[in-house]
Amino acid sequence: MASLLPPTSPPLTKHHSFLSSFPYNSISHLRLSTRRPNKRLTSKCNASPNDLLLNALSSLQSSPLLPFLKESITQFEGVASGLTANERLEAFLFVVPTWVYLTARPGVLIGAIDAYIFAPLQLGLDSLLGRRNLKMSDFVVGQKLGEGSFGIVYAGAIVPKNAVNVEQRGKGKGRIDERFKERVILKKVKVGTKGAEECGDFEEWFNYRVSRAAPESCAEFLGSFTADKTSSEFIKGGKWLVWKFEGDTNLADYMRERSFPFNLESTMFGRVLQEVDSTKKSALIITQIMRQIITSLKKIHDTGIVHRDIKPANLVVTAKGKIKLIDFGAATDLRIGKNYVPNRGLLDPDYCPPELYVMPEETPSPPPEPIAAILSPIIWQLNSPDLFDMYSAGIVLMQMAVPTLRSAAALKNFNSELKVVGYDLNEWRERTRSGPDLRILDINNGRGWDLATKLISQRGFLRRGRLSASAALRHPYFLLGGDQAAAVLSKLTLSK
Ligand SMILES: Nc1ncnc2c1ncn2[C@@H]1O[C@H](COP(=O)(O)OP(=O)(O)OP(=O)(O)O)[C@@H](O)[C@H]1O
Repeated sequence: MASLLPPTSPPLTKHHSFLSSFPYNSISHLRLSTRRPNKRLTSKCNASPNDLLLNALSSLQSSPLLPFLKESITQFEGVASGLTANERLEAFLFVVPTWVYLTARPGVLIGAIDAYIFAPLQLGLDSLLGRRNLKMSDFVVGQKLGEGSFGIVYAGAIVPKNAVNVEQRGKGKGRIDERFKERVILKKVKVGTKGAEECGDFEEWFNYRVSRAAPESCAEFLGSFTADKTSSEFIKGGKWLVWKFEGDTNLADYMRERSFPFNLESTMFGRVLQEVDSTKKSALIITQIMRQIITSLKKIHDTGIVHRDIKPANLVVTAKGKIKLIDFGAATDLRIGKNYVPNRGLLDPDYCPPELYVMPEETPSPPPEPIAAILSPIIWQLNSPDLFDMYSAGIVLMQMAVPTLRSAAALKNFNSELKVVGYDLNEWRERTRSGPDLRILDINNGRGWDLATKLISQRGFLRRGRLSASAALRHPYFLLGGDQAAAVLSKLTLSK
């Protein structure tokens, strides 16, 4: 015990019996010691407040707020030393549940810290570095890549500082010439389209928010600018959003090719896998893709964000084989009710779960942000809004694993058949006449199939009944997936 205390820790005294016997450094110690039986944690019969506190702390090991917790404990200890045993117990019974509530998903406390400290800090830092002062003349616009209801997406590039006589429009049918090394993606928010401006503002807000919460899971957001004159694609006063160019191809592009998933093999693993059985090899690649998608979903869900538009076209594959989420225009932040409008379903119907909305239809409009934030853990527990994205992830899994579900028409047919069988995938399997090839899901004792049935389903009791992202990552499909081993092995082979 003594060895766990830092050299400056006070000696244990009777007055310090409640919290001062708590090992100062044991939060990090707990992280290391979860496998070893800890007498304190296992003696349930005579559970003292200390034991209860340690139990609560061990469940909070992964909280990013641990440094604050350490500090709070030290302060609380000082205050508690002047209290009677009963008063200390009462204080404890208030502090621990409050702490658990404030740190429960979607994280009221970290949300407040993010909104009142990190967001202003990000703004200050970005302004200092000139990142919030983007100008139209900083960019050239190239080829059009896509068009949604509220915006048009273009490939583009940053104009180098020393460049002269740069035309705003890239030459040769929108191609960007070799002078421009730093490629970007530009989204023009449509001018004069109802709701487009609001949608653009939400997308910008969400991009800053996810760049703080889960930077590695989404495309790097560079900022926005307003066009100061009308020329080529620019309309004076129109808003543009800018991202770093993450890769030439999204998952939908890869899935359109006949060679999918082998066309992603060397991108994902750095080399061609030495697996002779093509079904096994396909399964490994698809597991790795699903692992990345669900890991990113876990990260955004942990902070209260539901993407609401998960589909292959919104998953960009980088040159290093990382899958990044894009298009947060339909996302909602249920920590504060941002972009949550009751009864507004924005998702692509082909990937949309049967409940259609992220929250029950009778959910009212959110109250002012601070109140919504305080209530958010209850709302989240009651409605599990994250399961909305998990259904979409299940459809993506089915499309990747079953070649005959990849075309738009086949996907529509699959959705109609699912509706008829009440979104019961096992029943669909028995009744469908499409003769799907389910080998990739059936190998390894049907782990892939089992995962798919637990993602594609109706909501059950208490709006649960589907796996959350963290539960999905604990599913045997990922635990015994082999894709991680293949990824590590490929790195070892490359580094030899
Ligand atoms: N950061 C990025 N890096 C590389 N490519 C990107 C990036 N952002 C977007 N793209 C490409 O542009 C396409 C359109 O982007 P996005 O989905 O954001 O636009 P959209 O107008 O909302 O389209 P839709 O509504 O049809 O989904 C994507 O499918 C992707 O191929």
